[in-house]
Amino acid sequence: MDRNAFDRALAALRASREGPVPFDIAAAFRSDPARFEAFSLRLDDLLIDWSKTAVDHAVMGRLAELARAAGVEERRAAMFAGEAINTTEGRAVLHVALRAPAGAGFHAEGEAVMAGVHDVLDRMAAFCDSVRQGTLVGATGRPFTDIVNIGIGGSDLGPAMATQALAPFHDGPRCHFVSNVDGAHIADTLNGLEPATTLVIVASKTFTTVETMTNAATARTWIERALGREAVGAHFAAVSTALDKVAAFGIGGERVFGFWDWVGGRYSLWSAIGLPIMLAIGPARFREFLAGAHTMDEHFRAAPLLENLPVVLGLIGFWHRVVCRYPARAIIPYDQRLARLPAYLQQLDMESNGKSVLVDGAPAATATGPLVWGEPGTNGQHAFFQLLHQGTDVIPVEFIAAARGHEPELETHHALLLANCLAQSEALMKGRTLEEARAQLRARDLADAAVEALAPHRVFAGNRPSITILHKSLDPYALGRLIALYEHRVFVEAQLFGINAFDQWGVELGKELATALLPVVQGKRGADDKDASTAGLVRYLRTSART
Ligand SMILES: O=P(O)(O)OC[C@H]1O[C@](O)(CO)[C@@H](O)[C@@H]1O
Repeated sequence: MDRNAFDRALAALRASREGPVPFDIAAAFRSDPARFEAFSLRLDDLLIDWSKTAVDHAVMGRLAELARAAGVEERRAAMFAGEAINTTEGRAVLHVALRAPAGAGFHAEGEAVMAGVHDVLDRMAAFCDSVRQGTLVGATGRPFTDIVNIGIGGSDLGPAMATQALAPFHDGPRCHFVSNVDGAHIADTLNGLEPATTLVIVASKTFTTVETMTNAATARTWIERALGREAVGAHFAAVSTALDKVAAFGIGGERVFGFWDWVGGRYSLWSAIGLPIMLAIGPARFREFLAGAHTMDEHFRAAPLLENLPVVLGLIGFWHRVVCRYPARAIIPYDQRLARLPAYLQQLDMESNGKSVLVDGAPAATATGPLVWGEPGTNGQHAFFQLLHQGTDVIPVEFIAAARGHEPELETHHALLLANCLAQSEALMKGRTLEEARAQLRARDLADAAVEALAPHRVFAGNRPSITILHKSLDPYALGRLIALYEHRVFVEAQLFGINAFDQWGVELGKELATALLPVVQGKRGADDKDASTAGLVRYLRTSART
């Protein structure tokens, strides 16, 4: 990081933003007929349009200067070179190797990784083929009809999101996902299933996560009770980096799939953590998913800064968060099958960039990662879009949609979906003035007093930024490419903030306190050493649980 150059570029950006005349996005379109072409990029059928944000050529140029000063290119090279860029954990960050062809020469801290990556992929494929073809069966000889993936965070969100996204490609067993330690989750999931035809995957990078271990033990008891203790081995598989702990749990050999400490949990769906995805769509389609991500990796690695999709997305993210000071961003897929994408991106983005210290431990110099949230459109329109259009905070929106749906017989649905998607970004930008609101009301023959009373409620400030991401169709390749786009965007923003995107110390304190609180909640220990609120809450819970 060249701090002086960075600070100069940031000061220039802030000055341009705080100038006497606020940037008017709609006016920018009127004065520049080529604005869409200038502020959109394509990679094959993937299109990113950020022309409806408050940037011009000068801002983009300064953002590129900022990226250079922050060392984005050097840091990107270091990641691809397998250097230990996750400094607080002393690890390389090499999820890009997981989707690279066997001949790619990736090394993690000098050690060649591709043979291991493809060995696991091949073993996963053989395992999935035998489950899908019914040659690998349960203890009673019946084929598996249902898979229950037990994991949480990165060991759940990615596979759950991708499996749902790729529903039109499912031709394997049904996949279910249990993450929450709340017994309701596993109880409701196992309720509809038959132990004899269920395969349980325990997915945990560390194989110590209390939620996952608790749910795994409950699933084991469920199998044992129905089929006997000796049946357990036939109904479990595991995915982890901690192979010794997997063995201690009692899952062995052919059914254990490893990965490596250079794969972060939230970057792990490309590894064996993707086993449920592969079971659902088959090995060939899973490889298409990897190929889509690899295409984005190659683009990210080579394209110049302002022609580079993840870089541009990261620069606009930084512009919105640090220069415009917007606290959040909304991710709105106009694609019901991407319903879990916002939740997935919450972990990817907020666990990566929700930090307050720089790589060297000094306090963060700027705001860091925004609040990330969202729901599919059009549902969101009938829930929280009110706030996006008329609330007092500006929240940039990222719209995602496919030109084609998977239901050709339901074309009208898809046309309506797309019309709504485009209408929302148009409305956010254009808004409605007081005069326009009055004119609309007058056209309804309302009395002047009523017009004046109602018009202010119908004003939309407009000039609210959005980005639109389009692709041809949501297939495995396109999904892989889309996720990799967001992964690298998070990387770019982290370099601009100056933080380490690959650790997650912020989740530790709560875990430690929960461990200490368990015996208190169970009544095995008193709450005397707790603050009055915690002690009072424990008292209430213990009393109410008994009466
Ligand atoms: O795969 P594991 O080790 O069970 O961890 C699950 C999740 O827990 C976290 O460590 C956060 O608590 C995530 O980073 C991770 O994805």
